[in-house]
Formats: sequence, structure tokens, C-alpha cells
Amino acid sequence: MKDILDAIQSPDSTSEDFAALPLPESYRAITVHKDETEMFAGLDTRDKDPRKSIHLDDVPLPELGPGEALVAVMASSVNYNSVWTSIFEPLPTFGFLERYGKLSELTRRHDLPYHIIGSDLAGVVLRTGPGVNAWRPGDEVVAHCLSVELESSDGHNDTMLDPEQRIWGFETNFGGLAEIALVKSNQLMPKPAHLSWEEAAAPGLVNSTAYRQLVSRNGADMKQGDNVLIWGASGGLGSYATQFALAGGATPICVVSSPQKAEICRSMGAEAIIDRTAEDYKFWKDENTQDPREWKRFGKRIRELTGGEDVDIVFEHPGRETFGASVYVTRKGGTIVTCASTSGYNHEYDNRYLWMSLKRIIGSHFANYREAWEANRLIAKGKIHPTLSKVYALEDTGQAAHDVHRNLHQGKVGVLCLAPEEGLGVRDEEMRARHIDAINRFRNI
Ligand SMILES: C/C=C/C(=O)SCCNC(=O)CCNC(=O)[C@H](O)C(C)(C)COP(=O)(O)OP(=O)(O)OC[C@H]1O[C@@H](n2cnc3c(N)ncnc32)[C@H](O)[C@@H]1OP(=O)(O)O
Ligand SMILES: NC(=O)C1=CN([C@@H]2O[C@H](COP(=O)(O)OP(=O)(O)OC[C@H]3O[C@@H](n4cnc5c(N)ncnc54)[C@H](OP(=O)(O)O)[C@@H]3O)[C@@H](O)[C@H]2O)C=CC1
Repeated sequence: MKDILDAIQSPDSTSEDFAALPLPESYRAITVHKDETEMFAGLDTRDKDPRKSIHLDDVPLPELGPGEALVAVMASSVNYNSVWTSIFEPLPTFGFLERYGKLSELTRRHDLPYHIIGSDLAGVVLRTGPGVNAWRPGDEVVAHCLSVELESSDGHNDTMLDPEQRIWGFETNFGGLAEIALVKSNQLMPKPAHLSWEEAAAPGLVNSTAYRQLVSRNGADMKQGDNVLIWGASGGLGSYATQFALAGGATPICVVSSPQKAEICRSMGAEAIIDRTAEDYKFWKDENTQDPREWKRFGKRIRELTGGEDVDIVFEHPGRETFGASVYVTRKGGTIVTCASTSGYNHEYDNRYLWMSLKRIIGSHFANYREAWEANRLIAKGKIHPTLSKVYALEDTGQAAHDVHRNLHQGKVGVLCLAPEEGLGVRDEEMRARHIDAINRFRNI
């Protein structure tokens, strides 16, 4: 592993040097264990502690197949899907690996008693399998997390519709929270040159998801002048949705839960901000009953902030707790676009406000390769910036996931894998200098 790291850090290394490097038989990886999926049985979601289920193991290097690449991972990031994996909710991910393992001789590699998790990476290609022409050993890359087979016609207009669509490092094995990752080569994209490894690894999953959900024609198809209500506007998804709204000429109405988070949104350029804690919205009277008067109070507050307008788009992901309010406050003909249900997946809303006002609910999930590429291109051009706040060592991934689970973080949380320290991997210092304040906006807050 030391030779790999030396090659990555030497400016003189060529593609041939990387191709000639011997690969280790094993590597360090963040895992959950199949024999521990019941460890939190009976506990409330909040009390399930990722620090107990997340392990740092030495694992054997997987065999490289056609169309695949082995990547030396310099840095990764914590996504909420790794929180779900680590608390075995809503399902243990081993069922996904078992199902994938049944698909073919090659996919059987994924069905193991341990799951190497993580759906982001920035690093360097070490080897490519047969049939890979677009990438070579030595290429500096980031990886998006869409894994598809594309053997069915269904996925050929939009690869997210492939029946064998999976999220790498969640529904497949050999994810990014490790020293080496196995990806399909059509997950690879160029690493933005002005960013360090950990900065480059931070946007991937959430930036691509927010791009499809908000900007793409497959999502809400946001246009100039739209009012966009963004839940968790300084969180993983929300910090990119806020940037997309501002960059696209829309008006974000940012919902956050503290003055500090409100300040972060303000520093991104947002003006309309709602602190849901300070304003104490209680959309549910009890576990089964919502309070439409609270939806209305929330809607009035939005109108105050917009000069009397309702929102064209709601960027939804909290789910059960907020969904009734989200449907209510959307303007006539507007769109609620949802990609998650953090607070519960059985949503309830008053359907009269949907059909009578001709609103639409759109389901959105990650992004196809083109959408992920376009989202990454915006990062590479310095039009959208990473929202990295804190960086952990690989062995502290459990603590990092715990922070995200408990909503103690801002923006994105990074993890150093092979990178020995923060700040390495910047290839375009001049461009970096132009954007340094925006790049550092979330750091250490
Ligand atoms: C990028 C980051 C993303 C995120 O962070 S997202 C947040 C994290 N992700 C999640 O929380 C999602 C986790 N996944 C799940 O909870 C489950 O994954 C799903 C609920 C999405 C699906 O559950 P399942 O049991 O895998 O799917 P079924 O479709 O219910 O399949 C079970 C059997 O039911 C059959 N079936 C499906 N649709 C129908 C139908 N319309 N009529 C009759 N049968 C149907 C299937 O074929 C299959 O059958 P057979 O077991 O024999 O293969
Ligand atoms: N389908 C897909 O492709 C994707 C789905 N996801 C899912 O989206 C969800 C959010 O992910 P991500 O943004 O990375 O997570 P984060 O935890 O980084 O951010 C979410 C933010 O939402 C806000 N929030 C959380 N719970 C509630 C609630 N009950 N009511 C109102 N606001 C709430 C919080 O902000 P505050 O406290 O400031 O209000 C929180 O910071 C997760 O469930 C994740 O699995 C994520 C990426 C892709």
C-alpha cells in the first residue's frame, strides 16, 4: 500500500508505473457484519449506535471483472445511506448482496458475510478490467454510485430505470470507505483539479442526487424565478440544492434547525430562511394526527418571506414528519419532489390539496451517469462547491456516522482513506485560490 501511496504522491508517476505496481492481497475497509444484524433489536432508531456496528477490517482484494476498475481511495465521505446500513434499517443490506450475488458468476463476489460500505470516493485508478478503454491506471477520479447492468431495454432511456439498478456501497459490496474500491468503469468521472482529495470526495452522491431531483427534467425541472422550499438546507442534500437554486436563478426558502445553520445558508447567498426549531412548528399533534393549522402557519411564514408567493417546488426528504406540510404549502400546479423519508416512510397528506390544486409528487432517486457527470462538471468549473465541514480518519468512521445519525454535522463529513493528511491532491492552485472562500465555507463549523 505504501508503494501505491508513493506513486500517487509523486508528480513523475506515469500510467505505466501505476499499471506495474503490485496490488496488495488485502486492504483496510469499513464494514458491517452479517452476524450482527440483530444487535440493535428492540432499540429506538435514535439509540442504534453506528459506532457499535461499524468495523475496520482487513479484507481480501476482490477479483477484477470486465468493465470494472480497482481504485486506490484517497478519501471518501459519509452518506446517510451508510447510517441506514449501520443501523440495519429499514432492512439489513445483506439481503441486497444476496440478491445481487444470484445474478451471475461474477456478481457472486458481492455476497459475503461482511459488507464494505461507502458510496463516494476520490482516488486513483489502479487497474481496469477487460473492455475498459476510457480510463487508465493513474487517472485521478471520483466515482458516482450508480451501478447498472443495462441488459434490459428498460434502462436505456434513463439508466436509473434499469431493473438491475443498484447503489454502489449500499446495494453492492466493495464500497468507497476503504483503501481500495471496486467500481464499474462507467461510475468514473474526472476529479476536479482545484480540490483536495477529501473535498473532491464530498459532493458526489448528494450533489448528483440534488441535481436530478431539482434541476434535471427527470426531477422538478427548476427554472429561473421558481421559489424552492428546501428542507435541511445546510445538510448533505440541502447544501447542494441551495446552491443549485441560487446558481439557477431560483429563490431558495431554506429550512434549518439552528441560528448557526441559518448563518451558513445566508453565507451561501440565501435570504429566505426559516429556523424550524426557533419557530417551533409542530406538524403532528400526536403520532397519528397532523395539525393543519401548523401547515397554515408555516405557509404564512413562507408567504412573508416571498412577498406573498407560494413555493413552486418542495425539495423533500425528511418524509413523514414534513410531507403533509410540504404538500399543503406548494403552489397550485407546483411540484413536491421526494428522494427519501428520514423520519418515516409512511407519509400522510391531505389529498384534496394535491388534486384540487393540480400539484404533482415526483419520486427521485440518485442520478443517471449523465446527470452525475453534469453535477460533477459544475463542481469542476467552480460553479457549485463542496460543503465539507469535518474530516475523520478511516478508523473513526463509526463516530462520523454517529454524528450524521444524530444530526450533529453540517454539510458533508469527509473520511481520509489512503490520504495521510488533509489538503493533498490539489492540481490547480490558481483556480482554487479564486474559489477558496466558497470551498471553505462549511469547514470546522
Ligand atoms: C443514493 C442514496 C440513496 C439513499 O440514501 S436512499 C435511502 C436508503 N434506502 C432505503 O431506505 C431503501 C431500502 N430498500 C428497501 O426498503 C427495499 O429495497 C424496497 C422497499 C425499496 C423494496 O423492497 P423489496 O422487498 O426488495 O421489493 P419488492 O418489490 O417488494 O420485491 C419483493 C417481491 O415482490 C415482487 N413484486 C414487486 N412488485 C410487485 C407487484 N407489483 N406485484 C406483485 N409482486 C411484486 C417482486 O418481484 C419480488 O419477488 P421475488 O421475491 O420473488 O423476487
Ligand atoms: N434517494 C436518494 O438518491 C438519496 C436519498 N438520500 C436520503 O435523504 C435523506 C437526507 O440525506 P442527507 O441530506 O445526506 O442527510 P443530512 O443528515 O446531511 O441532512 C438532512 C437534513 O434534513 C433535516 N432534517 C432531518 N430530519 C428532519 C425532520 N424530521 N424534519 C425536518 N428536517 C429534518 C436536518 O436539517 P435541520 O436540522 O437543519 O433542519 C438534516 O440536517 C437521508 O434519508 C438519505 O438516506 C440521500 C441522498 C440520496
